[in-house]
Amino acid sequence: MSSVWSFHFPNMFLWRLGQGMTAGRSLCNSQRIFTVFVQVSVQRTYASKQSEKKKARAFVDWRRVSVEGGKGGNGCSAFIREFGRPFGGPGGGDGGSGGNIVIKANKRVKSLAKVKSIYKAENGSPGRNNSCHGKNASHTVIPVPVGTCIKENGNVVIDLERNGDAVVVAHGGLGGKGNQFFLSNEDKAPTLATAGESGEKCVLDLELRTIAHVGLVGFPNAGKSTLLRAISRAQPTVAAYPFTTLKPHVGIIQYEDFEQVAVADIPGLIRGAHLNKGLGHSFLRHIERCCFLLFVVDLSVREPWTQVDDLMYELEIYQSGLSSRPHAAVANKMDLPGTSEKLTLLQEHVDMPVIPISAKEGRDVGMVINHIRELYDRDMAQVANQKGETENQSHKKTVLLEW
Ligand SMILES: Nc1nc2c(ncn2[C@@H]2O[C@H](COP(=O)(O)OP(=O)(O)OP(=O)(O)O)[C@@H](O)[C@H]2O)c(=O)[nH]1
Repeated sequence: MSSVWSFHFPNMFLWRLGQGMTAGRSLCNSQRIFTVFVQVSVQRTYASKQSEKKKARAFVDWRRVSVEGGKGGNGCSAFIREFGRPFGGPGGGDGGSGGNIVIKANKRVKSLAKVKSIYKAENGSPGRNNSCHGKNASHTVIPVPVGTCIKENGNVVIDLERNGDAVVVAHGGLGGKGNQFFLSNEDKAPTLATAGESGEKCVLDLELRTIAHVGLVGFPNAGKSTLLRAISRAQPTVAAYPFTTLKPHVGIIQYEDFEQVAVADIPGLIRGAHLNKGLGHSFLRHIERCCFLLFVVDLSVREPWTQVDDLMYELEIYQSGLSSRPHAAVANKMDLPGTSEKLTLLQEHVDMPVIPISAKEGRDVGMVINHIRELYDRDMAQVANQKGETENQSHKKTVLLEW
């Protein structure tokens, strides 16, 4: 009911206002123009708020899907009856196979928002007379972001780590046999034809292991969204109240060599997040899925270095080793008075590179972009080394590229 109200309220209100005003014949032209102006501007504000809400809802990093392969087509029971062949024997064709359900990593896909909750592949076509076999159904491909982990009953089935990795999660059923198949010396005119098999069925959890290369981590109001806006074309909402960001926003930095690095603005952390306070575990779950972290520190508070200590503590308690992911601190709000002294103290206190910036004014954000690239290149080199080692150890291929 409330959603109906909220949807109709501006229109109804303005319509009534207009009615009331037009009812009085004394309404002059300028008043009418004013009414129309107010009506249009209120509707625009309302529409933009709705689209912002939609944008905020767009990022999805977990989905439960039910998948079912297509059923095989039934075999056909028929006899060949042609001119000159009045008893041509059995001629019922086999049914076609049902389609498979394939999950494929695609680097253009950034979230699981468009993954539906139920997938059913196409059924195979039934066999026909004159020995015509039914057509095999085409496969259903579900595109997911690179880094999607597929789980069944809590157990990891596979990790789609590279662009183009694909796996068949539900095979389609085989087509039934036509009566032609059962022709033998004992039975010259079989009437038996079998039905197509049902496709495989299962329920899977899709989880994004990596939502971005870099995660912007910080307390509410530290300026994470402002920083993301300054370094990418993402448009997260910026406001002077805590918890403006409730879901991660991912922005892409494109470098001159066309390399793209994804940066996630993660909702603000508060003390006690590991006890599920504030946005708690959902927040920490997102951090877990970033390759490296940038701690955004608000220099306008009294002792900004305590923010870094608290962040590190919360991460380590939630998952040991999380705080030792490659990281750096971004000291934000350098445009405010008295921040230079705090910056010096922060640099003395923390044991990591500190990049002083003003995200609001766009001052020195280039340094952040360069630092992100450094971390990214280092990480890529490490991943390449690890891949080489594991490929030497085993040649087992878990990802099915043919289906
Ligand atoms: N003076 C100054 N203000 C800033 C700067 N960066 C951000 N702000 C302000 O700080 C407030 C909070 O900024 P956000 O970017 O929404 O902060 P956030 O960390 O994303 O906040 P949450 O969404 O609550 O996690 C806004 O009023 C910004 O205008 C800066 O460099 N200088």
